[in-house]
Amino acid sequence: MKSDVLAELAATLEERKTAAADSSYVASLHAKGLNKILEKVGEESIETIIAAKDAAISGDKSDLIYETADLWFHTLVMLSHLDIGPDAILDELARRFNLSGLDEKANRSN
Ligand SMILES: N=c1c2ncn([C@@H]3O[C@H](COP(=O)(O)OP(=O)(O)OP(=O)(O)O)[C@@H](O)[C@H]3O)c2ncn1[C@@H]1O[C@H](COP(=O)(O)O)[C@@H](O)[C@H]1O
Repeated sequence: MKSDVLAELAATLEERKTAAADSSYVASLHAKGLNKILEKVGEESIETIIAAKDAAISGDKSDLIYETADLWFHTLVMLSHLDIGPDAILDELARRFNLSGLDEKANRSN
């Protein structure tokens, strides 16, 4: 299941927090600290925006998918650096979805 990828990636990111900085890309980001990780999130955000503009013009979505994966990955590293796992974000999205689901049900019954 695709949600397993997220759980397994999150577990790997946790392991990298205590790994040697020269042994992996993620370990090197943790060693450089939060500012470096935030710099990468910023870079990947801009690259994603440019890719979305290009996709809208060309119709080719492959770069946008690639850049969005880079952005999601670096936000997961950011969260992991601050001891937050992806479940916290999924729980918040579920909470909002359930709230909007209740709104929709209420609208349908009116
Ligand atoms: N999903 C990813 C992933 N996505 C992107 N990247 C890296 O993110 C970087 C983004 O590209 P850039 O060109 O911006 O980066 P760069 O020029 O290498 O980096 P800077 O010098 O600019 O910081 C590249 O080095 C990619 O290899 C990733 N690196 C690792 N993972 C996952 O994280 C796990 C742990 O990785 P390691 O820590 O490398 O073992 C791996 O098993 C993968 O599943």
